[in-house]
Amino acid sequence: MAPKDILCLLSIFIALILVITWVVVYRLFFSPLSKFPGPKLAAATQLYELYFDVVKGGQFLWEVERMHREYGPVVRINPFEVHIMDPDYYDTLYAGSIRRRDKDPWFSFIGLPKSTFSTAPHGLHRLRRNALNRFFSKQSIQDFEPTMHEKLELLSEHLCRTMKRNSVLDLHSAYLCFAADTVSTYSFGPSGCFGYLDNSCLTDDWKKKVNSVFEHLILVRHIPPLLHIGRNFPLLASLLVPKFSYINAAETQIRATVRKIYDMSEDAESKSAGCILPTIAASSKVSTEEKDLRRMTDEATFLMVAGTDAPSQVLAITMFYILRNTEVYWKLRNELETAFPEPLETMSWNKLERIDYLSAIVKEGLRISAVVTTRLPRIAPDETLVYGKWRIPAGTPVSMSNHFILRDENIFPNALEFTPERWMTVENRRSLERYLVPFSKGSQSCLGQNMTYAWLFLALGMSIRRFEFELAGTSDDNIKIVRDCFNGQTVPGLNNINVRITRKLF
Ligand code: HEM
Repeated sequence: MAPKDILCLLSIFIALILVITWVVVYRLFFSPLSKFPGPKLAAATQLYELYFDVVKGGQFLWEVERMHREYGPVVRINPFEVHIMDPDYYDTLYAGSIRRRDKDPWFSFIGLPKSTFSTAPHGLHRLRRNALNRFFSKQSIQDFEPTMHEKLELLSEHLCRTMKRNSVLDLHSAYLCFAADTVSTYSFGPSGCFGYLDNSCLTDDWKKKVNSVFEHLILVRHIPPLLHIGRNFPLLASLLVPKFSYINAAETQIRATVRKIYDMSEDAESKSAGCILPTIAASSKVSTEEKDLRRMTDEATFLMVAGTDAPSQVLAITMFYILRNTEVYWKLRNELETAFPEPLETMSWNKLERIDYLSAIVKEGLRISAVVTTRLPRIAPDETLVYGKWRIPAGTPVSMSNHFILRDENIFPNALEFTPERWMTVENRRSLERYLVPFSKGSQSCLGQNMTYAWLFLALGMSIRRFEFELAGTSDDNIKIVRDCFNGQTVPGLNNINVRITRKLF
């Protein structure tokens, strides 16, 4: 190498060092967040977070918890973001539509930039959310209830067959088959149903696909080009990261289904009335830009992945606690038998909701499972957020974590114990419900709340009223969340809630 070239390289190197030094000095001493408490290394570089998430595998959430123990309720967790650990601040941060809140574009990156979830600017987010809103009202979900009953009947037949074979069943996979068929039918219309329940056996195909998406989400958030490489060179990506083949298969499956909707015949279109994508695609109120195939594919992918994994996990985890706790089990079973003397009768959501003990179990299941572990940063673009003596400058990403609120010992004593009784009195419910935040709150909270509640009532009701189960080699380790991959994950390989079906009650 010529001396001129060496000199040139050296100058670039020195310039780089100077820039990095300046950035670090700025972040530590001159940034508007420089006075906030927290580890200096975390304030200086995002590599701190990357280390805990990527190298140590989804551990940053617990590092944030440790920081709060050391520094108090307000912590600067990275160069740009402040995290607050105080359940009473939740309603201020996750405020309704009057107080403007934007999402943090970096954090909302999940490789689906045009989905409502990933849309950062408040106005565009509102436009996209409005297009989806009507499909998720309680009335719309009730109108869709007959389809959910059809899917549950198919699931019930599978449970019968599993019992006859005396084989072990993973409840998470089973409920995921139900969820995937239900959301795909609601999103794409009957012809777009994924048909997992129509197969002769329940499989873990959808579970492998959604789990792979979540397992790699954190990696993709920190190193976005990986996703582009994976999408453009799927074979290579699958060779390097075998689980990428599942992600690729899921995306291909969804993309092909969305494409079919855009080529739908009029006959198929009329059979899909009321279903999300066909209705939006045919609507004159939605602009051509918003109906764009790419955008709708992102939207559908988010619905199919986020809308199936979390509720199935909650269902399976709640079943685990019911089966492990004889008192809870028999109390629920007696109440169901009283309300529905005939096991095969259709159990309506409306009637199930009126069983107080089941309602308490549903709430406790949502609370204790706390499956969405990701923090959810919000930006108040034109408001200085005030917390105690701290004034957080407008435009700063500020986050809280539902996972910690749902398991806060001061609010829910013995938080890691499954105690439906805590929801049984009106006074308790009144004081606790504001902290039941699995879906987050405010103008960007989960759209699928009614759908989730319907599933929890219907699927738990059907399972317990019609079958007897016993846990098969399933322990606390199979439900213990030890990794934050947006949704919480167990130790790799332990994500099974295995049961045997010992008897049917009809
Ligand atoms: C146990 C079940 C579920 C849990 C715990 C859950 C939780 C969440 C959370 C925490 C968010 C982020 C909210 C925020 O940023 O403030 C979210 C967003 C979302 N969820 Fe769910 N979810 C569940 C089920 C579903 C279902 C069944 C669907 C639909 C089929 C769904 C659709 C959505 C959508 C569309 C968003 C984006 C909302 C927006 O950005 O405006 N979710 N969910």
